[in-house]
Amino acid sequence: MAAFTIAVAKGRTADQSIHLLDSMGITFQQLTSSSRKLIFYNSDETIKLIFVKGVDVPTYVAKGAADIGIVGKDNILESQADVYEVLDLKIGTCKFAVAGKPGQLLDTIKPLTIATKYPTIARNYFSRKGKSIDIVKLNGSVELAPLIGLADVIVDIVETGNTLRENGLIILEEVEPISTRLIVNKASFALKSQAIHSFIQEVQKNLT
Ligand SMILES: Nc1ncnc2c1ncn2[C@@H]1O[C@H](COP(=O)(O)OP(=O)(O)OP(=O)(O)O)[C@@H](O)[C@H]1O
Ligand SMILES: O=P(O)(O)OC[C@H]1O[C@H](OP(=O)(O)OP(=O)(O)O)[C@H](O)[C@@H]1O
Repeated sequence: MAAFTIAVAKGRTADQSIHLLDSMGITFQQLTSSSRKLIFYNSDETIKLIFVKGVDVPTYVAKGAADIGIVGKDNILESQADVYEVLDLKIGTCKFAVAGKPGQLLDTIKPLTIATKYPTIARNYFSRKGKSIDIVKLNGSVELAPLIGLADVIVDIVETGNTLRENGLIILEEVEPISTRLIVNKASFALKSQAIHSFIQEVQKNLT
């Protein structure tokens, strides 16, 4: 039986996550970022890897279906999962921002309508500022919303800034920096302490 299970987010950070494990000498046969297979074992079968959507990684870890997760801070914050966040892997770096049309004022509109894929993060940010908001939950192409009057502003991930630029939008406020993190199930952290701590130490050694 594997000593522990690790859930790795599919999507744009998968290659870098797999590369990090590779650099630690942990390889999984047939695992590539485009794999359709979902469960993998390393060569001595001490580690089981499951390959899941980023948005689901915190759920697998919080519920103990996986002991460790490799996933974006955006998904951790949005899920509000009760897990330990132990390392910043410094990959998938981007940020959350409030964005909108140039000159858009945030303080004059009440309530401010916000389009986002991340309703919890948006709600928490504006509630810390004591601002009343309405959320329009979207699943993609969020930048369209202020352009066609569906929302006043968006709360979304900005990486290169190209999507904002190409749609004539600008950052109005920065919310917080985002990157890929290592998370651990709370019970596993105690019960599988030795295996998990030595894995964390190995990851730490291989961070660039
Ligand atoms: N430009 C970016 N847009 C979105 N996420 C980014 C970006 N740059 C880095 N990231 C990080 O990459 C992670 C995975 O992004 P990706 O878009 O593949 O996942 P996703 O949001 O689950 O995609 P989808 O919902 O389209 O399947 C995000 O959780 C985030 O932490
Ligand atoms: O600053 P940039 O480098 O342009 O990256 C930011 C964009 O990338 C993400 O969208 P994604 O590509 O996941 O597509 P989506 O609209 O389907 O969510 C994010 O939601 C922004 O739209």
